[in-house]
Amino acid sequence: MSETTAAQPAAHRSAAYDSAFLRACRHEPVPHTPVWFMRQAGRSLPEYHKVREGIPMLDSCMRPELVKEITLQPVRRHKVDAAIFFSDIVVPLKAIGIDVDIKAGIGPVIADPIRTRADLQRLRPLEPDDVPYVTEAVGLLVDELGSTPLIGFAGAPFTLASYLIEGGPSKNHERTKAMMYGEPELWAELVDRLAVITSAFLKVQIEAGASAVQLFDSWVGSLAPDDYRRSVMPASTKVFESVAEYGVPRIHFGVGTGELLGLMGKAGADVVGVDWRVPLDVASSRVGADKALQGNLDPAVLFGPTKVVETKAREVLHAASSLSTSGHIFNLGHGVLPSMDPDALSRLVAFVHEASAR
Ligand SMILES: Cc1c2[nH]c(c1CCC(=O)O)Cc1[nH]c(c(CCC(=O)O)c1C)Cc1[nH]c(c(CCC(=O)O)c1C)Cc1[nH]c(c(C)c1CCC(=O)O)C2
Repeated sequence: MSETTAAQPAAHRSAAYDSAFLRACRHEPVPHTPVWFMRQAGRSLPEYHKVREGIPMLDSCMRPELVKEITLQPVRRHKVDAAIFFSDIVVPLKAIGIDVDIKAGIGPVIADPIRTRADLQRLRPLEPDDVPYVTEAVGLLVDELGSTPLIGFAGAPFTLASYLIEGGPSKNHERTKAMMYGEPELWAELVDRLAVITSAFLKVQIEAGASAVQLFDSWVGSLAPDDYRRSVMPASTKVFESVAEYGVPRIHFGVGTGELLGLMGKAGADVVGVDWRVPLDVASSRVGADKALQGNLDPAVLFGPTKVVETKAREVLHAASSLSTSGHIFNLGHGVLPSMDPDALSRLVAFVHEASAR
């Protein structure tokens, strides 16, 4: 290893630097496997429903005190090893003037989808001044969290492009693929502009004190590897490179990405998130021993009896323990579902800590 005493980015000196989560991201020994859950903040928690009452989703993301409270709720309740910033992947789009709303039970809906070259003009770069509430909320959180790391995040270019082109959630991403295959130059410019916006959104969070970032490419699993390599990877790589200088761990995740894991790692991730369809030892052989892995219990297992949850969680830990890499962060293979019993999640955290104690 090179010297570690030379000038280091601020994040390296944060109070969370020696947390189990950040140590695992760096492949360093940990006292126990760290655990957090994608979508841990939100609708599975009664205390979330209480504080969100009457406040539209995207409005709630612009209120720093509320964001702080919602982000902290799962940390207090479940004793997870990391907090994830409460926001949404469409927040930076809204901040540059895109008319987007989040409809309950549906997801992001775009009033005027982006489909032509003229539409691209609406995707201007994001400035820190467009999201002062993000800087403020991250600052409040980092003060309050102390040695617990805060994960910042953003949507990756492909997943954002899909919402923008389709106008909302999509099963088959027809219009998205029509542009990708039919108008490759327009597509390339679109995902490049999204890479610029996403990079700026991540930088705002890191500069305000986030000690890791996750790039969600939730729907990129709909692509074959060659199409990913040609049409998506350059934009995602640009995002990862833009934040490399900070030295904070960069996590990359998408659903159904078993065949893309190697490429997603190569795009520039330090940690690759794995859904439940690929065992972690197999995933590791695809991404290589230099990357840490995050995952990957099937979220639906949480609806089963505690004994089964524990057996399945132990299988995840076992697959991870046989890796040539030491870095494992326990998570679900996708987000917490609104109907999940929060007590089952708290029990799972305690179980993972106990079963992995070294
Ligand atoms: C694809 C995606 C979106 N948003 C996000 C992704 C990537 C993660 C993934 O793959 O699940 C990211 C996201 N959205 C939210 C978070 C908060 C932090 C956390 O993980 O706890 C995060 C990390 C809050 C939210 N984002 C949203 C909610 C629910 C809104 C509400 O409470 O009314 C929350 C808590 C809304 C949202 N926003 C989006 C969807 C599909 C939905 C759900 C719509 C629904 O079923 O009602 C887009």
